[in-house]
Amino acid sequence: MIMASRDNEKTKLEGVPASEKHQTTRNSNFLKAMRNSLNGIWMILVRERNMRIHIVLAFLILVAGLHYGIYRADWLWVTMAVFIVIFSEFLNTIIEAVVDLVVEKKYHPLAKLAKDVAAGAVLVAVGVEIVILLLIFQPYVWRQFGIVTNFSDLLHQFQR
Ligand SMILES: Nc1ncnc2c1ncn2[C@@H]1O[C@H](COP(=O)(O)OP(=O)(O)OP(=O)(O)O)[C@@H](O)[C@H]1O
Repeated sequence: MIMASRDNEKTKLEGVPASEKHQTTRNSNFLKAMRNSLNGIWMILVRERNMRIHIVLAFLILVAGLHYGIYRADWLWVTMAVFIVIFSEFLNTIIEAVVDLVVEKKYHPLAKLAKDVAAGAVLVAVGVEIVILLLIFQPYVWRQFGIVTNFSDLLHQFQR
């Protein structure tokens, strides 16, 4: 029983340096605040497989952007697309942690609501990311095959 609860605690605190486990007071200085913030980023990378997948995808998108030499305005959209997914994954992890803290691993319909809605938010963000990436990259990809397209012109033709 004691072993099980220790295992549980280990899973919850995976990625947290031992020295930081007991601080419950405010950060005494900027450096400490910065270290705890970086620790938050490190923990989400260690604990959340989905976050690691998003980071790998972001790297591939960066490589694709450099390969196609996309314009500066396009980089802004691509950056926002990647950012909303990573940010939603941060929120999802926060909500999961707070819910687990409150319900202590017991089933509760509101815990299910909170976790499912948080996961749904990540899904919506990924959907938006895919739409933005398709809109941004499609002219560059077509151009590689010698086809020059203007997506806006195409849309206007359909509207006429
Ligand atoms: N305490 C709970 N009460 C009710 N349902 C729960 C509870 N904990 C988890 N669930 C259900 O199980 C699902 C998975 O929960 P879990 O905490 O394992 O998320 P996860 O698989 O780690 O999510 P992600 O893949 O986003 O990291 C939730 O979406 C929810 O439907």
